[in-house]
Amino acid sequence: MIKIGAVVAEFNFDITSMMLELAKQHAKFLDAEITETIVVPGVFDMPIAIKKMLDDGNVDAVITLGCVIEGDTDHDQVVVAQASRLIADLSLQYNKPVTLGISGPGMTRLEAHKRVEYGKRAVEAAVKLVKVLE
Ligand SMILES: Nc1c(NC[C@H](O)[C@H](O)[C@H](O)CO)[nH]c(=O)[nH]c1=O
Ligand SMILES: CC(=O)[C@@H](O)COP(=O)(O)O
Repeated sequence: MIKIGAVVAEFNFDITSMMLELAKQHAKFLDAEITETIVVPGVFDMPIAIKKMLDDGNVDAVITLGCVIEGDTDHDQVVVAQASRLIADLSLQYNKPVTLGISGPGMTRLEAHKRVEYGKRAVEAAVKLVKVLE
């Protein structure tokens, strides 16, 4: 069974908790399991939690689940750009899939609700990558 770790943003938890539930259901459908979950304050705070999961070495892949909703400035762009860059870097550094289940930036709350399926997409990619990289 493929073991997946989930790093979930607490920010907008009404949405990210739904993303996590969809991810859990989809993992089960794919004969995988989310065996570890770390909840972090927000998307920007994910890299250090991802690194801990990868250092611990108990999962075959990590998924990131979050949603970044626009405010009055371009801060949402900074959050997503920096986090996604480091997420990709950690995947390469540890040679393990770390997939992107983070919606936004430039997104309203309604648009975020319409994209809770990003949780499924992250699991799908993680399982496919584990298999193709075996
Ligand atoms: N506006 C959103 C944030 N911002 C918070 C940052 O991610 C981070 O928690 C803070 O800067 C402290 O380091 N985070 C989200 O996940 N979603 C948002 O819409
Ligand atoms: C993406 C966020 O952190 C968001 O809260 C920023 O809001 P603002 O652009 O109004 O500072």
